[in-house]
Amino acid sequence: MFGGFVRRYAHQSRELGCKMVFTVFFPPAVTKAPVVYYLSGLTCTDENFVQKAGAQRKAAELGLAVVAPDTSPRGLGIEGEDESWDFGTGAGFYLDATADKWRQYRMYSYITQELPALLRSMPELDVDNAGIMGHSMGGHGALTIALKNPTAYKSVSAFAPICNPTQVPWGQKAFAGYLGEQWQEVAQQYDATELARQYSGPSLPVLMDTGTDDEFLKTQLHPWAFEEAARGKLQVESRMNEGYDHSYFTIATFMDDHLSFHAKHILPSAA
Ligand SMILES: N[C@@H](CCC(=O)N[C@@H](CSC=O)C(=O)NCC(=O)O)C(=O)O
Repeated sequence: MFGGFVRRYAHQSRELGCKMVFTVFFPPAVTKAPVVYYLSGLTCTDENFVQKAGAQRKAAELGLAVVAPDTSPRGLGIEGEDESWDFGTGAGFYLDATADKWRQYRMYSYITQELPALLRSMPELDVDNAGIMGHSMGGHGALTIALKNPTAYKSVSAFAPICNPTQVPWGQKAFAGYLGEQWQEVAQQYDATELARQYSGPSLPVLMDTGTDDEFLKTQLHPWAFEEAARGKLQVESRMNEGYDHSYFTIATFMDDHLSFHAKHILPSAA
């Protein structure tokens, strides 16, 4: 696409104990491209982003590689793993589960350790210059992963992120399931608002776009909680976009802005 390549990889994951698929967009004419990770939302595979987000033209122009992993392990044979669209398959929530039944759900370690290690074997990628972005559940993933690893990612952005998951139904269901009965004691480490409240690292740049007509805004997203917690600690630009919803039409609309934002912070010329 646009002179570059969309390549899809499958591998046996050590962290998750199953086959995992991820996609990389390689821009043209760049020998070692900085990497932007894109974490997808509930129900997605690696393919929703590649087919619907419209990122490749701008990524090609800017010389950014974009890596899109899957959202959970698949086919582990755990009882109930395919029963709901917001828990189990397609809903890994970018955490490391501690409940015994779900112990193979280790998307946090997969995204922060196993995947970057694999990407390091690709000489076209500059994994040490990285940004991270995501949508909804993936926006929660991008924010929490960046705040927990502020030296691994130079920039973080999110489309309609779940900002305070311990306080909303999607997050409470996921945390209760994956983290077990005592989840309230440990879930703060996977809550972007709580992490921002406790944050004392470098002042990371953060860009967020959410729509005023997002059907999940009031029930699941709560961007204002994160904005308040991050004030004075992170460089947050959080935009409310009149009339936009939770869909990939919204993501595609603001994707160029997000890629330009990451380019500003991770391209070698930004150093
Ligand atoms: N059950 C519905 C809604 C699922 C949905 O809206 N998924 C979003 C992510 S929501 C938060 O993480 C999504 O990205 N869907 C994929 C897409 O291509 O739009 C349903 O299944 O439609």
